[in-house]
Amino acid sequence: MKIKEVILRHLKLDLLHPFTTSFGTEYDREFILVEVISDNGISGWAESVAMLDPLYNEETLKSNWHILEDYLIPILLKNKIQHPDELSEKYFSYIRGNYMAKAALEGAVWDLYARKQNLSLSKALGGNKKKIEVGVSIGIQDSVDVTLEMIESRLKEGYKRFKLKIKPGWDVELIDKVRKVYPDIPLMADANSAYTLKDIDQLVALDDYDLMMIEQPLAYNDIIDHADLQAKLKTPICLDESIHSLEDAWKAIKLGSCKIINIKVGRVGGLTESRKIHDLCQEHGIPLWCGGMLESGIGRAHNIAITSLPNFVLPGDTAASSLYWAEDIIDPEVTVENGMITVPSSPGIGYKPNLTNIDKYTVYSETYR
Ligand SMILES: O=C(O)CCC(=O)c1ccccc1C(=O)O
Ligand SMILES: [Mg+2]
Repeated sequence: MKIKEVILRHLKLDLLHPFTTSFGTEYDREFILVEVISDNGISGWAESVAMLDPLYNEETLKSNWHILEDYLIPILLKNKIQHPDELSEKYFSYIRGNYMAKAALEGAVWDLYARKQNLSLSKALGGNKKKIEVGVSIGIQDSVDVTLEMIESRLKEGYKRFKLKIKPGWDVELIDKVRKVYPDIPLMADANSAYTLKDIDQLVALDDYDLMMIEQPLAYNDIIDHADLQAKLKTPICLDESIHSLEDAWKAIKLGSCKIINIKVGRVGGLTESRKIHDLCQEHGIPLWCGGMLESGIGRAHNIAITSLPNFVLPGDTAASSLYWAEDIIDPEVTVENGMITVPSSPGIGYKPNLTNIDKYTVYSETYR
C-alpha cells in the first residue's frame, strides 16, 4: 500500500446531553478525523479519541495533531507498507507513547487495507461475531432520581449493561438506591481513578451490590494498588486507564490487578495492539469489553469491528449514535436493537462517511502529501 495523501480534520460535534465523569463535564466533542488516501484513490478513515484537555489521559487534540503532523504522517507518506501491523511493530515503535495519535493513523490504514482486500474490517481483524452486545455509560447526574429515569429509558431500549460513573460522594448511596429499584440489572461502576487506597471503606462497601465490576477505581497509572484492592474484593476490578499495551496487560494479569480489561483501541495504540491484548487475555481467561470515548460514527465503527472478536464477551460502551449526536457523520448511523448492533459486512468500517456532515462540522483541516 502506498499512501499519497493524508487529510486531518478538526471536528466539533455538540453532545445532545452533557456527560459528567469524576474528571469533568463534556458539552461537546472536538476530535481529529483522519483520512488516508492511497495512490489509486481509495480512502481509509479513523478518528483520534484524544480529548481537548488532558483529563482522561495525558494526550490532547493538539498533542495528537503535533505527533501526527510532525512524525507519524511523514513516516507513512515515505514508506510503502504491506500490512497495517507494520506501523506499530516497525515504523511507529521508536516514538514513545502518544498511543491515541498512533491509533488514529493506524486505524485509517486498517480501514483502507480492509477495503482493498474487499473484507469488512471485522473480518480483516479476525472477528467472528455477526452481532455484538452493547451497554451504556451513564454520567454523573444532578440527582439519583434523574439517574433512575435514565436507566429506565435505556432499559426499555434494550441495553444489556448499565455503567454508572461514580466519584467520592456519589457512590455507595447511589448504587444502593439503584439496586433497590433494580435488584437484577447488569450493573457496574466506573470511577475514572477518583479514589486511593485511603478510600478503601467506600470501595469495600460497593462489594455488597453484586456489581459486574468496578472500573478503574485507583490512579490512572497504577497496577500495584489495584492488585491489593482486588485481593480484598470479590467484585472484579476492570482496568481502563492503566492499560496501554500488551506489556501492561501482561503485568496486570500477572499481579492480579484486575479480572477484566476494557480495551479502548486509542488508549492502546491501535487495532494491531488491541488484537494482541485480546489474544493474551483469551489465553488467560480474562474477559474483555470495548470501552468508548464519546466517538463519532467513525470511531464507533472501529469499536464495533474490534468487538466482533471472540473474547469481547461482555457488553461494551458503544451505544447508538442517537444517544450522543443530533446527526452523525456516517451513513447509516449506528443503531441498537434489543441491545445488539449488527456488525456490518461491507468492506472496511462498513459505514459510509457522510462528507456533507463532515464538512459541516469541520472547523479546520490540513492536507499532507
Ligand atoms: O459512551 C461512551 O463513549 C463511554 C463514555 C465513557 O465512559 C468515557 C468517556 C470519556 C472518557 C472516558 C470514559 C470511560 O470509559 O472511562
Ligand atoms: Mg472507564
